[in-house]
Amino acid sequence: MNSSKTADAARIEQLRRELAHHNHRYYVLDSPEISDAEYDRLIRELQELEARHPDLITVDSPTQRVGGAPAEKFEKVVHRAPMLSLANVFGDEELSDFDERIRRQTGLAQVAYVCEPKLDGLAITLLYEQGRFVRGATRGDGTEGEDVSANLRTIRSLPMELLPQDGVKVPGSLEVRGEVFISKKDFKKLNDAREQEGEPLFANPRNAAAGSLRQLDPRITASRPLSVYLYECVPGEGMPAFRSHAEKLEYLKSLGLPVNRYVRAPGVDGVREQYRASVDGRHALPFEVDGMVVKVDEEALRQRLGQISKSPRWAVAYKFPPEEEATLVEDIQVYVGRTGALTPVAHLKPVKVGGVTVSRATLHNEDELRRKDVRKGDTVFIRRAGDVIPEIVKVVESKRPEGAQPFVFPTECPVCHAAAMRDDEGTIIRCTGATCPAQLVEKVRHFASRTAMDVDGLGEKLAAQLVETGLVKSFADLYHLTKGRLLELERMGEKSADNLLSNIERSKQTTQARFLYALGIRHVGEATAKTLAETFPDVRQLFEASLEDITRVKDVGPTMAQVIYSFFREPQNREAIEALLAAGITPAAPRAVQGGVFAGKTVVLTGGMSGMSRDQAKEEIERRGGKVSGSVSRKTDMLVAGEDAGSKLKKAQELGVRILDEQAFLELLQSDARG
Ligand SMILES: NC(=O)c1ccc[n+]([C@@H]2O[C@H](COP(=O)([O-])OP(=O)(O)OC[C@H]3O[C@@H](n4cnc5c(N)ncnc54)[C@H](O)[C@@H]3O)[C@@H](O)[C@H]2O)c1
Ligand SMILES: [Zn+2]
Repeated sequence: MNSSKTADAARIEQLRRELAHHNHRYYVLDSPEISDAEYDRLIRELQELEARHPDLITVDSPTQRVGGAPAEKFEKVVHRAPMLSLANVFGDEELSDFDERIRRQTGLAQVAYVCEPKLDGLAITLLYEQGRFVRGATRGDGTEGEDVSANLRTIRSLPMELLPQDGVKVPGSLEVRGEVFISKKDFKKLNDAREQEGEPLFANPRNAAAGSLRQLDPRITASRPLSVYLYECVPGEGMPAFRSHAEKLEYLKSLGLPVNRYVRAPGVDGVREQYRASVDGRHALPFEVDGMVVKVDEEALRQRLGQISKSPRWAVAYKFPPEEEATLVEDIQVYVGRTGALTPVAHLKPVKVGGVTVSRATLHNEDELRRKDVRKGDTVFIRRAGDVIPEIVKVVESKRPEGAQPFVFPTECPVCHAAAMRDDEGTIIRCTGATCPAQLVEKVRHFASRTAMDVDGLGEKLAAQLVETGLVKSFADLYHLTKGRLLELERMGEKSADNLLSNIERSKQTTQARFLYALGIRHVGEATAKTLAETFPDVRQLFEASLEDITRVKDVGPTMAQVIYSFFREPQNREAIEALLAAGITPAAPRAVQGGVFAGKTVVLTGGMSGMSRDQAKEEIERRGGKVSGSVSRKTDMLVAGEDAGSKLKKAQELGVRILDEQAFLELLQSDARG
């Protein structure tokens, strides 16, 4: 042997060893370590080497043998006719080669084909005697399979008794072949349940279907929602002779057997068209499809074409672009989102999946991370279906490096180091820092919003500008802005700068409720801020309050109390509050509302007022014991009508409701000055 042949021989040996290992993991254990695409690449490489050195081909090479040996745990079944695999084609050119070879061998100018979805499940064969199901088996090594009759009986869509249409005769003996599979929805359900139970996940629907059917206990199989489609039958007693594959499929249907949708193509061009349509439609199908099977339609042609060691010459599997790959987790990092949610993200060794290179995959939250138990150094299956963001399907545990430790989720924010706390919905962990840079834009926007500090003109865009330019690093920085600095901002004119500064100045006069709400404490909405303000009229009281004190506040549950308590324990939050007070914010404590001028009255506001906003007016009324309602009815006691009042004014006049203009309203407020 020359040296290149020696090298090839060594590589062939190595590939065979590796492929034998992967066949075992896949066919026997239903738990692969590499993706199908990777497996196909290895097989390809071996095929090419063997083509170069035909004398090195052996009968037991993985290129020559079907599947894996039947597992010892099952009874064996010898198939009446061998169950073969399919040769693969990748791409248009290889499809043309396939078609050309057939035309050459048959001398035909055009060959008619049938196209069927290539279901990603496992092949089975079923025997019906006198119309009754008697036995079923897996493909095994193609000659001998595993008897899984008891498990097949649990599949609801599989008839235990053939149900022939009118006029169709039940054959004395029928052996049919098809695919057992699990729908995408059921696969997800099954894996979710396994995740909850801490059981190992299935890498994909094919492994789930195979793992479910190849159970020793049929009760387990019964709990797994398997389905079946049939696509082939073996000649037998009392069976008609078929002229075409399509005719055969129609016959199986007429016996009441489930048959998948198929399409006839008069020539290879039709196959191409159908392939494009199938690729486009694959995500809309309820089951996983990994390609399209192309079969010569005419039975007589099939007989002539025959088979090679492992697959028929009259059919191929035209594979779809793979959507699953295995790769390495190089690192796991935690990112902080705009709302403070801590999200673990796996950094991956870049890998091409579904047409794009993927180098990151989100692990969503701590629970998901823990359930999947992804660790640095792990090999994982990545899936990217269509436009869906890539996801980590499962870890290949057998490839975990020794000593790989479970990821420890941080207890503090990786950006600002404030304590990180679990949300009450239970899955999300958030940073509790009030001025966390990662969340600052959102925090500032909220702080300035109408129902919080009410800084007119400070919306999301400006908040982002202020934070990004470094002008605002904390809430208090807002109160130290100068006109000069503001004018440096893009699109900021004299007039808007003046307005903004005066609006910021005005916001210093606020209420304790608005102030607490503005701090952006998780779960503390306007209503809670109000009740909190009533119990703790001075914000510093909250620094001292115990968890019990806070829990006693009306409508504050234990989880919320915990959030509030931790918020005021966090040093950076106390500092932020002190800085605001030092900047001149004076939150007014709520006063008792008994006996106010609006006590027990329902007031409706309409039209615009020049001296105050609708929210301020509402607050003033409530502070004086009144209730503000949105529409005028017989229950309305007063209508405050500003400029341009419309239909509400008219209705109030009709109903004889007392009407106040802005002047009269302000006088009434002054007669009862409650802060
Ligand atoms: N990841 C791994 O470690 C690993 C290991 C072994 C095999 N594999 C995968 O399995 C493939 C080889 O398996 P295979 O020999 O079963 O071949 P195959 O899955 O590529 O094609 C043959 C099979 O297709 C199925 N099929 C689905 N729909 C069909 C239809 N309408 N008509 C006919 N058959 C249909 C049948 O089960 C048939 O046996 C590899 O290409 C690889 O993708 C992966
Ligand atoms: Zn933070």
